[in-house]
Amino acid sequence: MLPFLLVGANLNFFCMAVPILGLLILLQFSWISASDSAFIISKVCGTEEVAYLENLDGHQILINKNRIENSTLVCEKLKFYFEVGCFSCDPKFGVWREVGKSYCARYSDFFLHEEKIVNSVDVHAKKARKLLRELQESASNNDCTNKNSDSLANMQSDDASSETDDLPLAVPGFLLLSVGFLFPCFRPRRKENSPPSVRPNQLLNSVDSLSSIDVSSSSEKLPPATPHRVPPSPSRFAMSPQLNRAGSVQLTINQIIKATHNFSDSFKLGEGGFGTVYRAALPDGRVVAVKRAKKEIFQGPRDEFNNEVELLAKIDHRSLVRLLGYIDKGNERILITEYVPNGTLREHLDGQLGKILDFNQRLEIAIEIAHALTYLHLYAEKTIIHRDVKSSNILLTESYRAKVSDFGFAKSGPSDTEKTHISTKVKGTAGYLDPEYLRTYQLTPKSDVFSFGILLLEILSGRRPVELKRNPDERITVRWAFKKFNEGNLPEILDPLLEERVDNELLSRLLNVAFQCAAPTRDDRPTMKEVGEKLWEIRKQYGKSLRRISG
Ligand SMILES: Nc1ncnc2c1ncn2[C@@H]1O[C@H](COP(=O)(O)OP(=O)(O)OP(=O)(O)O)[C@@H](O)[C@H]1O
Repeated sequence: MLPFLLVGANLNFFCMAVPILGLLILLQFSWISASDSAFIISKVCGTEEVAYLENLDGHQILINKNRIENSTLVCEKLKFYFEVGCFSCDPKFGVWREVGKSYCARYSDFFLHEEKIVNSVDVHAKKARKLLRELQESASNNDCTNKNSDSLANMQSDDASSETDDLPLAVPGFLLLSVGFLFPCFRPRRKENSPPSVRPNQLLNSVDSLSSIDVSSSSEKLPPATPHRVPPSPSRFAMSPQLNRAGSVQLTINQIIKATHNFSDSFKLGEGGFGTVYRAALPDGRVVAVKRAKKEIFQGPRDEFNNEVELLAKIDHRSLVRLLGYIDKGNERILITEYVPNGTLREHLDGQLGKILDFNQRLEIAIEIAHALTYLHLYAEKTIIHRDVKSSNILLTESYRAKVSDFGFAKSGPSDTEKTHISTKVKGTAGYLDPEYLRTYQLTPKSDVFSFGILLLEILSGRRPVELKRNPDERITVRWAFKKFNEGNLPEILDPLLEERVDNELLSRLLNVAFQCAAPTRDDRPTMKEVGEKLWEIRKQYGKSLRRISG
């Protein structure tokens, strides 16, 4: 009876017969229905279906068919949906705005001036919306066709100014999730010789290989399952035995200034969400990396800095960038870490640094990352979830060993052994973000597993998680690869820059691992330890095949 039934049992039929229709329903289709007793209006925003229901008993807002008692939460969500443009091309935009105004009196000003506010959301969020529209448009023509073409034009002109697809975004989480749900219909066709890996309806993905994001906004949904850990004070770090470990450095700010020639551009290694990274030569001849927080970070909460210091201080693994010291004084927050001289994995995949990584190197790098993450999940003092596993956070040594860096978003796992997850704000990078975490705010080590799956596909194909300049059906790498996989076109998935031929069975095993990791539900993903073991087995097989060829 209720149109909620639209998204339901018959999804498979949609998948087989009219997939685009399925997409429309999941993404943007909005409907309105009225009966004698009830007025209902509903809209799907990301994975959340928000419905306004008015009947003789009064009115209520339902999210995913559940009545939410907490009106503050409901209103914040509604406001959030507006802010990120979910309703912006809905024919019932005005009705939704009225709902917002009358239901959420405290935000009546917001809904009154919604257009204005939406337009003043920072440029990053605008780009995020455009990205979403672009991707939506690539999947289907929806009720926003005209608007979308405008957006697309804008998007393309934005793109022109930036040759890479790496837009610096602060993207609201549900946008990314929306894209994850662009493709609800993945169903692997069983192939001979390919071990069953992904169950029907399992493979989703999220979007672009963008910069790290912090999706905090008003959408913080659940109270933390564990009490918030108070970031330790810097003085506690200073006493941390780990920071006094072999190789650590104790530098004053003046020494840092001297070593970086007053943070000279010629010593700059790169720039990220946290700040700028410099190369610095110490008086004892050692070269280190100096990560200097930018002003916004410095003036903002100390979380990211404290987080990174606290977690880095605890870890010691050859495939994880080592913290050597830090400064938190006056106007400066600086991390001093091991210097990793050979650029990022993404730069290598792009061929920016000359030599193209061969297959063996890629396999080794994947294994090293898997081991580093296993260490974080299982063997560090406490479970640590990295939350920002991506190719630009993998640094390479001169001998092409991988080192996982950037612990700004890392988080300790649940301290209570009974708990499987922690409930927390969504942070990470679009394209690598675990859709289940985005939906539920529940973070587990399996979120890193998801990101690793996307990264493994990137390593094999050379493609970023999302490549907007490609044809619509190729833009989402995991979707494109999965289709090719099902069609049996495995070699087409492989990076064309790779010169060697790779055995189909080997490639199939690797792709299986990647798809398993990228399963939409965490229970269907292997642990990082299992992933490491599988990759190790594959490497053994690869070694044997090489020996056969050379022998
Ligand atoms: N320890 C290091 N050794 C050598 N180069 C480094 C080191 N750490 C960072 N870099 C360089 O600095 C760049 C910026 O690093 P940073 O970790 O701050 O940001 P990011 O991961 O690229 O972006 P985001 O913070 O948005 O995730 C890296 O891409 C890399 O080129």
